[in-house]
Amino acid sequence: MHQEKSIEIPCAVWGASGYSGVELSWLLHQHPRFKLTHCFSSGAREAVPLANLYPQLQGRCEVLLEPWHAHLLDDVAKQVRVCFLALPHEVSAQLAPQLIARGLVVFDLSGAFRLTDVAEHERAYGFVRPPGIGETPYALAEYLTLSGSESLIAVPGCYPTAATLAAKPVLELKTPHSAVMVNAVSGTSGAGRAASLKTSFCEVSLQAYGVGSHRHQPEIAQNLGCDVVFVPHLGAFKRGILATVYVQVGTDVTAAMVDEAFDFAYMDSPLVRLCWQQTPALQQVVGTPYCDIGWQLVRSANSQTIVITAAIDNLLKGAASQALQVANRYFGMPDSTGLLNRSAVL
Ligand SMILES: NC(=O)C1=CN([C@@H]2O[C@H](COP(=O)(O)OP(=O)(O)OC[C@H]3O[C@@H](n4cnc5c(N)ncnc54)[C@H](OP(=O)(O)O)[C@@H]3O)[C@@H](O)[C@H]2O)C=CC1
Ligand SMILES: CC(=O)N[C@@H](CCC(=O)OP(=O)(O)O)C(=O)O
Repeated sequence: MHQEKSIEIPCAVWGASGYSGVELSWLLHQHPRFKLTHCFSSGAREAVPLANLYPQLQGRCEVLLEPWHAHLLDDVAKQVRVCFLALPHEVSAQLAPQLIARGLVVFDLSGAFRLTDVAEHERAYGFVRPPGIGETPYALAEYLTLSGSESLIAVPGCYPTAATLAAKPVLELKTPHSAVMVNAVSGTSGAGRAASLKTSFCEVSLQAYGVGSHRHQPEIAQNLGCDVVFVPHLGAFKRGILATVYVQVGTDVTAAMVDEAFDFAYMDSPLVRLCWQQTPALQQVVGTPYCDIGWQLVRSANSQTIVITAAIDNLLKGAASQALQVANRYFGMPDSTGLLNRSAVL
């Protein structure tokens, strides 16, 4: 683990004009150790202050948004140590190897490197990853061990973060269980900033989508190591994900065993808050780096179902703050460094 206590760590964000990229840029701008030296948009834009796109940052963040062009690579590589990629999956897949080849550390917020099975990745994302990258650590912070020598780290998807944090403690009971059922509702920022009819305000209601085909199903199944049924929903609100997870277990499982499993799983996790038998609401996590989790053991005639609800901010714990939480740990800082008492952009 890196222990350079007081030295600034120069870093850059690609995709900084997008929703997760701007949240990350704002967090890094205020961070005590990371120094944000570059923020990139696509090459299709002119250079402008980031606050031109997000006036909320006016007078608070004087960072310049620069159009990204491949010819900048060698220059930027000399100026930064850490790269955060908040880019479309395929763009990340192309750029990450070039940054690694120049000795930089890359935290990738896209899905380009999350799935270990190559065929599964191609099925889910529809493109072939560049060769030679090897296995990439999957940075669900609460279940991650880092050596500090990694050069590429895959930050989990937003739905998989909520679903996995909710389900994993139950599976640790090591008791026979059903497939894990996940229903999750996301706000529209989950779909990114680009205009699209399906996320336009008057079009969005509350609707399931991607049933049986969403790319986060194999990611959740990879994390849990069991059968998973995943049904995402799009809701008419800006940000947040509420995941409800159902796991059927035998009648021998007691409420105390379930309580203990959650307590044990997260007692040393500062950014997971246990709500016990309360159900968390989105408003308690939106704008924060927390995952809040509540659960109930629901009895029926011949079986029991553990029903868990987990709430996160999709742009923070589901993307930007999780990336920074892991980067903090990579450089030997406490997980929550620069993450608490910060306002969100959107
Ligand atoms: N939104 C969310 O809740 C979450 C998103 N993610 C992942 O993070 C990544 C970014 O998502 P999100 O913030 O929603 O996306 P947005 O659509 O809001 O932003 C995309 C960003 O990528 C830039 N970009 C697009 N194409 C290129 C290119 N060819 N070269 C350089 N830059 C490019 C865009 O620049 P420009 O503005 O100039 O077009 C923009 O800054 C995605 O991989 C997404 O899957 C992960 C977890 C949650
Ligand atoms: C509401 C909405 O459209 N959500 C996106 C998922 C969010 C996201 O960006 O996906 P990653 O976490 O894999 O990066 C979707 O369903 O495709």
